[in-house]
Amino acid sequence: MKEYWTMLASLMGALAFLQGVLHAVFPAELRAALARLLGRLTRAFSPYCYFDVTETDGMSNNEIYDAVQLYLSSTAAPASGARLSLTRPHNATSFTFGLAASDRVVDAFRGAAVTWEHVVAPRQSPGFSWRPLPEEKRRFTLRIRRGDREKLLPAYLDHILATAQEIRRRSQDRLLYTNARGGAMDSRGLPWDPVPFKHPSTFDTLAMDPERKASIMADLRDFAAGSSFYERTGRAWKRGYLLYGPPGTGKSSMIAAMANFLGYDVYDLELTEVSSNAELRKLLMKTTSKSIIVIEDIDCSVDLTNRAALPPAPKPRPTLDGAIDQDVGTASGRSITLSGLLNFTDGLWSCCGSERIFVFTTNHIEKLDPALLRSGRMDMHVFMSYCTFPALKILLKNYLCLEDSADDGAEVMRGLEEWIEAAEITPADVSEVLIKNRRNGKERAMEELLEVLKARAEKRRLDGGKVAAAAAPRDNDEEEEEKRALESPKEGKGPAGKNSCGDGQDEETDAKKQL
Ligand SMILES: Nc1ncnc2c1ncn2[C@@H]1O[C@H](COP(=O)(O)OP(=O)(O)OP(=O)(O)O)[C@@H](O)[C@H]1O
Ligand SMILES: [Mg+2]
Repeated sequence: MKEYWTMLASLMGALAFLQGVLHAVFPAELRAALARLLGRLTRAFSPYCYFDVTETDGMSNNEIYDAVQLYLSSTAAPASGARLSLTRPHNATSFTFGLAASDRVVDAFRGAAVTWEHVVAPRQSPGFSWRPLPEEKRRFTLRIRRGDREKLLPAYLDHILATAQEIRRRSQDRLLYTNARGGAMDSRGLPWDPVPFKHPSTFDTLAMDPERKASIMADLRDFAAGSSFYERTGRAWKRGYLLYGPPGTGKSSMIAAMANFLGYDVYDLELTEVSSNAELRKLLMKTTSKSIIVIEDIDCSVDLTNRAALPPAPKPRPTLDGAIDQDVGTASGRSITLSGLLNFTDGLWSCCGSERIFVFTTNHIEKLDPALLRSGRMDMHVFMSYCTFPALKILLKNYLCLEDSADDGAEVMRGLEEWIEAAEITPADVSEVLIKNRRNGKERAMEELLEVLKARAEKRRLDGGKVAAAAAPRDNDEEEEEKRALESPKEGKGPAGKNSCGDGQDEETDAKKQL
């Protein structure tokens, strides 16, 4: 075997020498023809096979060339000394590295090594063309062992195309879509308005217990990588999260962190702008996969109460997909109902498109209809709690750059640990105190925070457990009231479906009665 390789090497050397001699003696055309012939001979004896991916495919750009370029820029290891070209595509948030002319990279797939070479040659006699052609011809040449051919092709190319698509998506700006135009479509027939989504919240900056955070991240990771799982089990590739907890505990921040973590776009569905279940379906059908569909303050968004004012409704009947139709009895069905919403998340309509996450948020889980909470509807219920000590440490790190291991203010730190639970303070309030005091030095800011915690805990103690418990929701209600007044100034806009949070308690009772 060794002799074979030595012979092959000598043959190659001789051929190269012959090529040099020919170069000196023969005209260019003849030389080119001979070079092609020699190339063919060399390849016939080679243990490798070669595949060219040219930059253009006839008149149009070759999609595979672009994909290979993107793929190699991020995954394969350039040979030492390789030159990389640096680009930033339009509307992209990050740079990409490309392989410069004549450089090679090595990659591996299913245990087989492959080599890519970027070949750039001057274009000869361009001839006639309808459009200006680049002065150079570029191509990637893939070299794989003959024996690996079956194993690698076409799976390796599929893998490259999929990876490149994912890289392209991740390097683009995230988009936040809103349906603030009501049901009206834009000139392209889309009901959603996109704006660039640049929310800085990430799972690193999110203050919550590390174990719970890790379990949510693992769940999201499994979901994103679960294509074959969902296919095998016959489930729609979607997941529902219900985030609940007092205002200012990080529900919206968690949604932004999820979007940044997965690289998904966000559809912020304003239910108060949707006038019927049919419109809701249209909106759903116009969402893309790899997205998070958010309904904030769900307890304020779906109005079930109007049914109470209507004549006694017939019994709820199961719909095609098993959801209970609670639409019955609403005024001519021209409104958003719980059943419409459940179909949207859970029923047949939820399967339009794939890889989508639904997130509902509420400050009052107890006000939610049990139909929305039953198992299988929302896969994960996440309680966003008042600030705990582990969460506080994350906030101290974010705002004061205070590392976990630091000795700064060890005494104050112990005090914070002691008082944080008793103070029942939200991460938003802690953040406020830290922002206000961030110029006064770490220790001063922590001392100030400790004072606030003690004062709050003391107030709660004086109010007495019962009064404090009663007061807390009222505070929340007031905050919500304010928020709603700001968000939806169009009061009395319509019957069901329009935001009518004003009297949450009564609505809840009415809704439950009706069910
Ligand atoms: N868990 C948290 N981690 C980090 N920052 C937080 C957290 N909770 C709140 N904050 C800070 O408080 C601000 C308000 O938080 P956020 O809007 O996420 O709360 P929310 O739970 O959605 O409140 P609401 O119920 O009123 O919508 C955020 O901009 C963020 O700076
Ligand atoms: Mg919020």
